[in-house]
Amino acid sequence: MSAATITVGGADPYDVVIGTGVLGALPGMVGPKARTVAVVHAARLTAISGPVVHALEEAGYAVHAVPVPDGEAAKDVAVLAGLWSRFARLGLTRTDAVVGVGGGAATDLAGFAAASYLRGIRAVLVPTTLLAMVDAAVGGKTGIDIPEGKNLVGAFHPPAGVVCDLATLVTMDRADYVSGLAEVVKAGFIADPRILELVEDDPDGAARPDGPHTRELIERAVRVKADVVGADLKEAGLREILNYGHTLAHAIEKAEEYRFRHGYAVAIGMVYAAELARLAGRLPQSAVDRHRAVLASVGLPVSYPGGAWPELRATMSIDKKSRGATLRFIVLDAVGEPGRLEGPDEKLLEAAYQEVAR
Ligand SMILES: NC(=O)c1ccc[n+]([C@@H]2O[C@H](COP(=O)([O-])OP(=O)(O)OC[C@H]3O[C@@H](n4cnc5c(N)ncnc54)[C@H](O)[C@@H]3O)[C@@H](O)[C@H]2O)c1
Ligand SMILES: O=C(O)C(=O)C[C@@H](O)[C@H](O)[C@H](O)COP(=O)(O)O
Ligand SMILES: [Zn+2]
Repeated sequence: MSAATITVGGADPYDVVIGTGVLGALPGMVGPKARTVAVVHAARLTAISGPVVHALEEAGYAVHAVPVPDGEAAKDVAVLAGLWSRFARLGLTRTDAVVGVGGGAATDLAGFAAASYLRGIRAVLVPTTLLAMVDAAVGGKTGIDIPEGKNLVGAFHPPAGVVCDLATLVTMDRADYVSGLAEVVKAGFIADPRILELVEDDPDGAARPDGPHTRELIERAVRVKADVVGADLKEAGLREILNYGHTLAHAIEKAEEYRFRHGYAVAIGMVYAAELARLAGRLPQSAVDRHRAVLASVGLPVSYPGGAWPELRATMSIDKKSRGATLRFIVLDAVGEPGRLEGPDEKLLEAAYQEVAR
């Protein structure tokens, strides 16, 4: 099947290329001015980063593989500082490029290293997980975690291009793949209900990279993200809808010291947001039930320990959507109709949590 190209609009449009055997798109994205390329990749993914390095060397660049720790451990200030020093020693200049290869953690880190080094050099991303293809690598949010909270330090730095080689997905652990489905389902709830139907029709197929609708699910989710970030890169308004479920999710990730899969936390967070909307009189019970059913059908969690509430509530205060003391949530008024819930009563917040507590 031929590759699909989805263009992300905005001040500096770029392409997301989706297909198999699509690494040939990389040199065009790195561009003719670059001489040296740093390929920042999750250390365990040499079977994927190797061909990326090779494709760039064949195109005539001086290419350096730069391994970083696996998974969320990469999104750390010490790892970031190591990259800055490495880039300096490699002699990267403003015309050179960083290519980030891996899951969302690796692409968030590589993107932020590119955003901050020399105040910003070109980043090209090669996402290798479902989550990174449909969400993390698209849209220019880059960053790292700090002990006080998830993604609290970062920058908006859109990539010059994104290459999604679907063949890379086959080696993923099932749990990591299912984690990515949470963001796919999120795109369904906020903007494209057809995604929900595809998952509901065949949950087992949706939970496998070789499922019958994998490519359609990925393309639909990327389109949702591309449409939103193309219109609102810096989250002045519309982009906030992509944060559906994330207010509680990021608090859970911090409570778990970043050892809990992001998509798992987002799944619980979306059920919480749906319960909030129901209790606020904005969403019918049937839509809340649909959240639980579709998420659970692919193996995503929909509850979290009840005793965690005080800690989670405290962490939610520094969510990036907060304004002063006012908590702000993305909620749904119907499937495909996201809205805002501002400054909900404390009793409502806790009552909604009781609905997800176990
Ligand atoms: N920037 C954004 O807009 C954005 C959006 C959503 C999520 N994120 C971030 O993305 C991160 C989660 O990303 P993730 O779910 O990809 O997790 P991850 O990056 O931690 O990867 C999960 C695991 O899969 C491994 N892996 C990656 N590709 C593989 C492959 N092809 N085969 C086998 N194993 C592979 C990784 O090495 C890791 O062990 C979180 O930090 C989250 O905050 C960012
Ligand atoms: O792209 C966005 O905007 C999102 O909110 C997508 C989220 O899935 C993603 O997890 C993002 O990193 C969260 O951003 P944050 O600003 O809440 O840290
Ligand atoms: Zn997310």
